[in-house]
Amino acid sequence: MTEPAATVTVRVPAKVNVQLAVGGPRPDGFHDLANVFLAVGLYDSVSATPAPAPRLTVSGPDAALVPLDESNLAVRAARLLADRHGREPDVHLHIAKDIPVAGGMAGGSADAAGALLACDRLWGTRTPHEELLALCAELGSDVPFSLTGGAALGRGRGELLTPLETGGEFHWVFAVADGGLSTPDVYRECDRLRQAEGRGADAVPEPEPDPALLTALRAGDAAALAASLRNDLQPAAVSLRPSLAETLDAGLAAGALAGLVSGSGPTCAFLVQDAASAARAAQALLASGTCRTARPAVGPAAGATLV
Ligand SMILES: C[C@](O)(CO)[C@H](O)COP(=O)(O)OP(=O)(O)OC[C@H]1O[C@@H](n2ccc(N)nc2=O)[C@H](O)[C@@H]1O
Ligand SMILES: Nc1ncnc2c1ncn2[C@@H]1O[C@H](COP(=O)(O)OP(=O)(O)OP(=O)(O)O)[C@@H](O)[C@H]1O
Repeated sequence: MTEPAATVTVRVPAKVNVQLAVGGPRPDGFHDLANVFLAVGLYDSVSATPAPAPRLTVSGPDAALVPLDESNLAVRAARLLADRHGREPDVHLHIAKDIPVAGGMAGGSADAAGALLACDRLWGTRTPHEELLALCAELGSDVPFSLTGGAALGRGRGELLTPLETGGEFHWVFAVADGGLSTPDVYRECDRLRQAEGRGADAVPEPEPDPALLTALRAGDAAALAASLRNDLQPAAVSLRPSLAETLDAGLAAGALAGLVSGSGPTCAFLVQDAASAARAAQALLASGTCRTARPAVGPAAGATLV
């Protein structure tokens, strides 16, 4: 097999969960989900260049928050692919980071999907798409969606994807918080709050996708989507970070159709009518002092793409 010597770069989007229905805890520690993912146009880029030994570098305003050791999901992805093909992970990975770190927007998952695709192309290993998806699922529940992008329903722990049709573009503003939230902590807090309300694991219904939400996505109807946005992890994220309630209020006061915590948070996502409303809402959110930055973005966005 011949290997191209040049750098391969892959661009990968962030996600927002327009519906995140969470079941009770499973024996393996995960939760069954009805997880409606929408990829949005905030991107990380992962570049892979041949190197004598594995190496990782990260650039971008929040680069200091990203681990450079073996725990980095992009490094783990390159190792997994190399192992699968019986070769050394002799690659220099560079992540140009623009997705908020530990923000509930699947930034690490994006880097894992990007590293898999970039290394597969660099090494000429030509892994079939289904096998790449299986490797993604080994790396994390959100990683398969980072590869495919668009819009999809995730069942199981979120890794079993069915693509969804969308009838148009949706405009969002993302209010990025100072500091992150740990995903396992947020799931644990969700279980704790449910227990405290007398809703133990047995009383939690099977998570199911909301037909009204799927219809709104298919129609490209922002007002209808706004009416059906739902995140079962939101009370847990707000319990761990009470200031998010103020951010959510500020987004509504800024004219958003609706707002919710993105995934495990702490980023808050606001659905707006159009690009002009997004620009206005972003300015108002920033002026409110309830977030660190406010970023407009459009979804659906393409999944991991060679550039
Ligand atoms: C909150 C979401 O971002 C919504 O898309 C995801 O469910 C989280 O996906 P992720 O970050 O890829 O999570 P993973 O790396 O697979 O799992 C991290 C931890 O989150 C919790 N976890 C994750 C997914 C899931 N369906 N149930 C869980 O309880 C578990 O404690 C797990 O050990
Ligand atoms: N490539 C990476 N980029 C960012 N964080 C990483 C990466 N690899 C590992 N991590 C670790 O993972 C933690 C979660 O980061 P990430 O940005 O993926 O969170 P997230 O967006 O909340 O994830 P999700 O939405 O999938 O639950 C970070 O605190 C960091 O320690």
